[in-house]
Formats: sequence, C-alpha cells, structure tokens
Amino acid sequence: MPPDTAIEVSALRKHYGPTTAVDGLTFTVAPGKVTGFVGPNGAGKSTTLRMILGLDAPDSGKALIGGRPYATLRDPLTVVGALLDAEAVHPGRRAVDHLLWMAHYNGIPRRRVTEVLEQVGLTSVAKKRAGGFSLGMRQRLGIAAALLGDPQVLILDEPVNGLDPEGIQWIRGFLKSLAAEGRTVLISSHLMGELQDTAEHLLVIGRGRLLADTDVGELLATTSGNRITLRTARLPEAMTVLAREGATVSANAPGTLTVAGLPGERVVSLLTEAGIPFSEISAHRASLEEAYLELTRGATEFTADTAALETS
Ligand SMILES: Nc1ncnc2c1ncn2[C@@H]1O[C@H](COP(=O)(O)OP(=O)(O)OP(=O)(O)O)[C@@H](O)[C@H]1O
Repeated sequence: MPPDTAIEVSALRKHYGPTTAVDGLTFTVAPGKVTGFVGPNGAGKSTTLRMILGLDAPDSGKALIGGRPYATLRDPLTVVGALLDAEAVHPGRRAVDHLLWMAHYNGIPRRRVTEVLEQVGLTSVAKKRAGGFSLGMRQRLGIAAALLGDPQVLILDEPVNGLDPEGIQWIRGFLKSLAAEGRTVLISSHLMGELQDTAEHLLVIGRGRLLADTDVGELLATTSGNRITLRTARLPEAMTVLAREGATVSANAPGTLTVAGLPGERVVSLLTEAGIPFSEISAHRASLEEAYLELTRGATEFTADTAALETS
C-alpha cells in the first residue's frame, strides 16, 4: 500500500478535441523527496496536474491523493497545496489580504498567514499590493498560499520559471527542506536543467506518455555509461585512431572528445603510441540535459518505428 500522502496516477487519459493531451499515464509520487515532472512544452504536464487537483476531468483513468480523488477530500487545502499560476492573484489586493481571504474561506486559523509569509520571506512586503510584485515575489506568494493549510502534499507547476538566480536558489533549498520534512513535493518543468540539484526523482513525459520514472542518480549513472572525455587539439586524428579500434567517438565541444567502448588505459596507450597530445582525461559525467535528450531521442525512434509498423 502506498503511504497516505502519495500521489497515484493510473491509466490517466485526456483528449481536447483531436489533441491527445494525456495518453495513459501511470505513476506514483512518493513522500520525502522532490519529484520532478518534466517534458517539453505541450507534453501534458499541466493537464495531468489539473486532473490530479480535480480541476479537469479525465476521459478515463484515476488520479488519487492519499488514496482519494481530490473532489472527495474534506479539507483539501490541509491535504494538498498547489501553485498552478502565480498570476492568479488579484493585482489590487494586498498580499496579506489575499492569504487572509483564503484562510477565512477554508477555515484555516489567521496565525497561519503570518507563519507562511515568514516562511517564504514576504513579511516585509505583506501589506503591498500583489500587482506591484515581481514575478519572483508572486511565485513566493503562490507558494505561501499553497502552504496555508500545512499540507503534506505540494504540487507546483513550473515554480522556477522566470525566476532570477537568487530566486532559483531560494526555491531549490526551500522545496528540498519541505521534502526533508517528509512531504510529497511534485514540481513540473519544461527544462531538465532547472531540476538539476533539486529533484531526487524524475518523471519524464513526452506527448502525454511516460518516458521515464527514475531516480536522478541512477539516470545520470546510466547515461554516463562507461564513457570518458578528454581534451586534444588534434581532434580528427584522435577520432580516427580511436574509431579504428572500435570506439564510438564524438566531439561535443571544441577540443573535447567523448569516447565509448574502450577502457581508459587503452585510450591513453593508443593516443600515446600515435603521438597525439591530450589532457584532462576523465570518466564522463552526464548532465541531466544529456540524459533527457537520450530519453526523448529513444521515444522519437519508438514512435517512428511504431508508425512504420502500423502503416505496413
Ligand atoms: N483547455 C484546452 N483546450 C484545448 N487543448 C488543450 C487545453 N489544455 C491543453 N491543451 C493541449 O493539450 C496538450 C498538452 O498541454 P499541457 O498544457 O498539458 O502541456 P504542458 O506539458 O503543461 O506544456 P507547457 O510546458 O507548455 O505548459 C497541448 O497540445 C495543449 O495545446
């Protein structure tokens, strides 16, 4: 049985006219860590989050929070907090009033407003109107609203989008601290790089389908493989020498080679024997973006193969 703060999605589907937004998604989001929900624009992330939050009805399948559909939760804000659109605050309303109003309508004590303002660092501007807030401040206000009911589950759609480096750093640390308290934290992004150093687990989607459900460390290790990188000013010669011995060689950056299929010692001896100078030889460490490109490349090929089979 999944814990009662997990998010469970099973065989979820949603069409908008001829567009398949979500195409049979199944996954579980566990508490105690930040899970990244990543995919290109239009992949179906927002639609999935809206269905989990009961704002859109699925054509079929289920989305549950703590084992129950959102619509059946007694005090939803105390179970799940969400930030879907940081612009969804009346610009003429003061930050504190926006939160007081939300607290009032949801039976949440006023003291929580003071607490969440403090938590997101907005206490000093609490009496200013939201219309004058920067995007970063509006995101913080949205997160404060999500935290009002002190929920164990947090769902944030693109919380890093448009933030300056300081804001990004703050939100990363903040989300990780919420997860470390045992909460379930699901954040979406269309940029894999945004999730580096934040998410511990990743759900990757493309065209409404799940491409990967993986631990970030495992994904990076798999992508890194047994590859090594090195620097040399004589790229073409080095590539020829190594490829002749069966290595797969690519030049991804100026003066830098990535070599797969040969042990490091063999690469060193081959280049030395050929009199090709090189430096900075090391085990390759993949970035999340690289891992993402490999995943989505696989998915495209799969789609093409399937299409070929279907038309043959
Ligand atoms: N209300 C709607 N009416 C019609 N089509 C929609 C609607 N909402 C989403 N779509 C379509 O469904 C698909 C998935 O959209 P969705 O917004 O869920 O993707 P996303 O992954 O969140 O993208 P983004 O990163 O751009 O927000 C897209 O093709 C989109 O145009």
